[in-house]
Amino acid sequence: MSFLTAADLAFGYRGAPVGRDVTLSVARGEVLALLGPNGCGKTTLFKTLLGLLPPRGGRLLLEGREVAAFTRAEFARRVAYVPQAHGATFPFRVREMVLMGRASRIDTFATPSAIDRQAADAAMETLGIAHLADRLFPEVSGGERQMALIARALAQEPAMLVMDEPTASLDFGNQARVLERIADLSRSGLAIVLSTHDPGHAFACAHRVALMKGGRVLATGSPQEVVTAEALRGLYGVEVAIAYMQGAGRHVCVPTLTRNEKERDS
Ligand SMILES: Nc1ncnc2c1ncn2[C@@H]1O[C@H](COP(=O)(O)OP(=O)(O)OP(=O)(O)O)[C@@H](O)[C@H]1O
Repeated sequence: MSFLTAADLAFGYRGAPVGRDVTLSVARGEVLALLGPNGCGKTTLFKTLLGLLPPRGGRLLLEGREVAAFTRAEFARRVAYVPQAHGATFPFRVREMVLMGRASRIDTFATPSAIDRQAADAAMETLGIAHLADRLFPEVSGGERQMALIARALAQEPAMLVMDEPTASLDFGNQARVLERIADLSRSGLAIVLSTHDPGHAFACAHRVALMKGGRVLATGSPQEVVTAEALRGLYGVEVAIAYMQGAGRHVCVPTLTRNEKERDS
């Protein structure tokens, strides 16, 4: 049963349409990855899924109800957004940042309760960052910040996460750790929609992939079905090699660089 459904969705900005005819759905326990070149409309689509931009056409349903019919607090108790971790200016402690995820569950003039603090602590524990609680958010590393932003979203106790390039600007180790957490979170029953620029990450954590170009979804299906060399050539204009890697237990995808092709063929 689908948790979020977009049907023939058109989206964009006032006077600047970005995409249309987008039909997508994500169920609880499922990870849907959006793959597409820079500027194809992923972030604009996310803003629309999050109710921050009104749909320009089509339908957008959360638990079978129009997203526009939810109050912001009702929506935030169901769906949490994980932005990219760059740029951190406010000198909050990591614990305070994570506690902000409770905003939709705290009355306007009330202070966080013991339950709110426990939820924030539990979220930091889940993400393995409890030891960072008293550090200043702008002073922890990019990977730690990304984990703190995911913890903030989890403290919200949502049923769904929308994650904008959750592995962008992370080192090799932190990318792997974030991908593992995403897989764990979907196993725990969350619906997850994420965007990524690495097709290999779709094989690593997604159940379904949507290929986007020019504001349209070109194909949707399992990673094995839709992440093909031909499809990636069409999306990005580069040649790639895709192969099952025994030791990793999944497919991997690498661009075949002209220099390597010459060496291979010589
Ligand atoms: N506030 C805005 N007003 C008008 N057009 C915008 C606005 N923000 C983005 N756009 C345009 O919408 C289109 C899609 O941008 P969007 O940021 O959604 O792409 P994206 O797929 O997320 O790109 P990237 O992978 O580079 O993050 C682009 O042509 C962009 O210039």
